[in-house]
Amino acid sequence: MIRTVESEPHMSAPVLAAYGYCEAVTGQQARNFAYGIRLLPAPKRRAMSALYAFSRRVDDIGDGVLAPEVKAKRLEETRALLARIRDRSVDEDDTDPVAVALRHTADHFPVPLDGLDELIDGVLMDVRGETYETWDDLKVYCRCVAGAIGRLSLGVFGTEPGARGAERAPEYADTLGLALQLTNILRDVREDAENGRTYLPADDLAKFGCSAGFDGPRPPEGSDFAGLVHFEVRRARALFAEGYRLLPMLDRRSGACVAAMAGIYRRLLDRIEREPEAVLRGRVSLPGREKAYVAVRGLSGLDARHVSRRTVRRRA
Ligand SMILES: CC(C)=CCC/C(C)=C/CC/C(C)=C/COP(=O)(O)OP(=O)(O)O
Repeated sequence: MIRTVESEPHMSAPVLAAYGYCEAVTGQQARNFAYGIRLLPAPKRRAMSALYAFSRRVDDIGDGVLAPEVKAKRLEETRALLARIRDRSVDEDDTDPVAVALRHTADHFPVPLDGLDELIDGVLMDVRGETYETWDDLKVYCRCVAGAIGRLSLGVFGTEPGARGAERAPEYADTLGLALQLTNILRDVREDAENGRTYLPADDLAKFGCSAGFDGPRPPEGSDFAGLVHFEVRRARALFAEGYRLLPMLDRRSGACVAAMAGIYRRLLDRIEREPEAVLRGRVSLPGREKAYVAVRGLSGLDARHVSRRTVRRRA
């Protein structure tokens, strides 16, 4: 069992204000993940928002307009802040609300803060403009920027007492992160190409005649773009199926949070599968009412039951 400490004996005004800031960042910027985070009880919701706000800051440095060497410097400064949070030299009167909230979260939940170092490592790979030859290479990047977030989130959720196979929970949380990240990469093919980035493995691009890249709303001449997308969708689905083994180990509301996050991304994947070329025209997204519907389904346990029945059948 992974233990979490949910009691909050007394939260001081600065800590409450710091969490308030992180929750506002999450509400405004987490277009998809906020639907899941909202389903959590207040202590876990606040902790997830602290993780989100710190991760958002790291991501924004990577995505911003600064020169690569300036981005690298800012990322190392953020790493130094993380070290201060880890060794508790940030106190609650610090002027940085994200640092105050994250310090409180790390004091109350067993979150592996090294995961945020991994996130910084992953964003540095972006800043260096790394490309990936094979899926194994891309997996290293996905583990840093998303698998690590899954493992950190698990520290907030905890696992249920007596949950079978709970020692593998971090592995499943990591795999779910990979599934979300690969979906994200498919969704953002066009936007990334416009920013000079290619994440899909070079050997997959070559196999489907897409090595020329995606510089417009049409696939490269003579390529099998739909074949490429369907290949990656199958890979993402296998990762979702493996990662969903985490769900029966979580309490109801943590399970609902994960089911909402993953459910929204799985629906994105369904859309992408139905119309692969849509990702070359712009960002595929779900309407707000559909995301809310998926979140409510997660809360009623429908998705979790569906998955655990299938998991049982597969094992039988
Ligand atoms: C166990 C568990 C909770 C696993 C999940 C881990 C997790 C939340 C990984 C996030 C990875 C990801 C696709 C980030 C995209 O953020 P973005 O800001 O680009 O997303 P958006 O554009 O869809 O809003």
